[in-house]
Amino acid sequence: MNNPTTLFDKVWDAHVVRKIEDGPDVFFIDRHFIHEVTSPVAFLGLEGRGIGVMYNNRTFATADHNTPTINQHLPVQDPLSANQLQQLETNSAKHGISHWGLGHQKNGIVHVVGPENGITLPGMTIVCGDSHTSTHGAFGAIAFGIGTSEVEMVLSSQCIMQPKPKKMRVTINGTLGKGVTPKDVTLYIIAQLSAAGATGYFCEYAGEVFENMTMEGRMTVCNMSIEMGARGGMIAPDETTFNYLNGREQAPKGEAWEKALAYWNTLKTDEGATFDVEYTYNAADIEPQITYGTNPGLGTGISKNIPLASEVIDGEASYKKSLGYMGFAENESIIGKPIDYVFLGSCTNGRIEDFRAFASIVKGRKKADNVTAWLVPGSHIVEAQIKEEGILDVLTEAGFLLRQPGCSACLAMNDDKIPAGKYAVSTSNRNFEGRQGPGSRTLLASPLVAAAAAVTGVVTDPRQFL
Ligand SMILES: CC(C)[C@H](C(=O)O)[C@@H](O)C(=O)O
Ligand code: SF4
Repeated sequence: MNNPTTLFDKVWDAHVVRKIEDGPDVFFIDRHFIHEVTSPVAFLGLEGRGIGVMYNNRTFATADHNTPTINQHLPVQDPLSANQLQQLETNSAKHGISHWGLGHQKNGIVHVVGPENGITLPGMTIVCGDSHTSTHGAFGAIAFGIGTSEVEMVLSSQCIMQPKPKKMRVTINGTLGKGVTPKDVTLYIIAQLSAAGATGYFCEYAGEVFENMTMEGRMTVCNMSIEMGARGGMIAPDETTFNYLNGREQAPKGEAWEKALAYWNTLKTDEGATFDVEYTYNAADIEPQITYGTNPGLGTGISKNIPLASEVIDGEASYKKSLGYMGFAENESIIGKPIDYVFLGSCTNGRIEDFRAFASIVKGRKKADNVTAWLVPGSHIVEAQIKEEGILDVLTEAGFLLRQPGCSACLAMNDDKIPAGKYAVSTSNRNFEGRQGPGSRTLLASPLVAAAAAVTGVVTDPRQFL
C-alpha cells in the first residue's frame, strides 16, 4: 500500500513537470481563465517577445470586472473600461481563444461561468489572474490566483513555477442550524483564524458540513479561502460534484465521462495522511454571521455585540481604526444598525441558490424605503434561471429590480459604487476601506442576512423570517 496521501498532494504531484532542487516546482496548468483587468499587459508581454499562446484551447476569456450592469446592449461609456474590454476581445481573437464578451449568452463572472459550463473539473490545476480563483477548488481542483507576469508565463508555456504551499485542514462536523448558510460557515472560519491566519497554506475542507453542502455552497466556501490568507481551498469530489457536472456543456461525455469518474473517485485524502496544521469546529456553534470591520476576519454571530478591542487578534490600534472607519463602537449591538444599500451578487454569492435564498425572505414583503438594492446575477445563465423559476416575479413584486451580470459593486470598477459614508450589507467577499466605492462601508453577510436587511432597512437576524 502506498503512503497515505492528501487530496492536495495527489493533484499537485500529478502536475509537476520538473522539480528544481531547493526551488519551486514547474507545474502544468490544465485551465487558464482570463479577464479584462489582468490580461492586457500579459498579452503585451507576449507581443514584445514575439511569441504566441501555447494552448489556446486551455485558455478561456470572459469580461466581468469592467462591465456595466444596466443597458449592456449600449456601448460602454467609461473610456477606461471600454478599452480594457476591447483589448480582451482583440487579444482573444488574435490568439484563437474562446471569448465570452459583454452580451454573450455565456458571459458572466469568471468564477461563475467556469463551473457552470463544465470547464472546471476535479483533479485539474486552474489559474487566473484573480485571487478568487480559489472558488474552483470546490470541485477538488487545485485552483489559485496569479499575477500578470505569471499570466504571461502560462499563456506562453502552460506552466508556472510554484513553491509547494503547506497543508491545512479545516474539519466541521454536525448539522448547520436554521438560517446558517455556507457564507456563514466561511465567515465563521475566517473570524476564528483571522484574515491572515491561513497565509502560506492550501486548505482542505472536510467533515459532514461540507459533505452535505451543495456545489454552490462549496464554491462560496472555497471562494473565501483567500480571505484568510490561504493560497486556495479545496473539497474532495463526490456524488454531489459528479451530479452537478454530469451533462454540463464542456464536461466529458460517454466513455470519457466513465474514465474521468474512475479517476475522480481516487481524489480524496487517504486515512492517516497528515497536514501541517488542522482545525476542527462544530456546526452547532455557527450562527448567521456579519462583519463589522474592514477586513473579512472582523466578523461575528449576528446576535452578538461588536467585540472589545481586547477580544480581537488584529491588534488594538488597527481594530480601533477599523471601527472608526465603519462608524461603530466596541460592544454595540450590530442588529438594528441602519443600512443604506444591499448588494446581492459576486463570485461568492451570485449564483441561483443565492437568489433563491434572497427571494425566500423578500417574498410577500416589501423593500424598505431607505434601502437601495443592487441584485446582480453572476452570469447570464443565472439571470435566465432567475426568470425561469419565477424568482424575478417575486423580486419585482417586493419592489426590487434585477440588474445584468458582472462583478458590479463587489469592487466597484464599473458605475456601481456605494457612496462615501453609506452602509452596504453585501454578499461579496471583501470589506476593505473603499472596496465598494471611495468611503463606502461594507458589512459582509449571507444572502439571507442581506434579504432581511433589505426588507427592514436595518441589520436584522434572518431567522425571524424562516
Ligand atoms: C481585479 C482582480 C485582480 C481582483 C482579484 O485578484 O481578486 C478582483 O477580482 C478582486 O476581487 O479584488
Ligand atoms: S465578483 Fe468580486 S471577487 Fe469575484 S472576481 Fe469579481 S471583483 Fe473579484
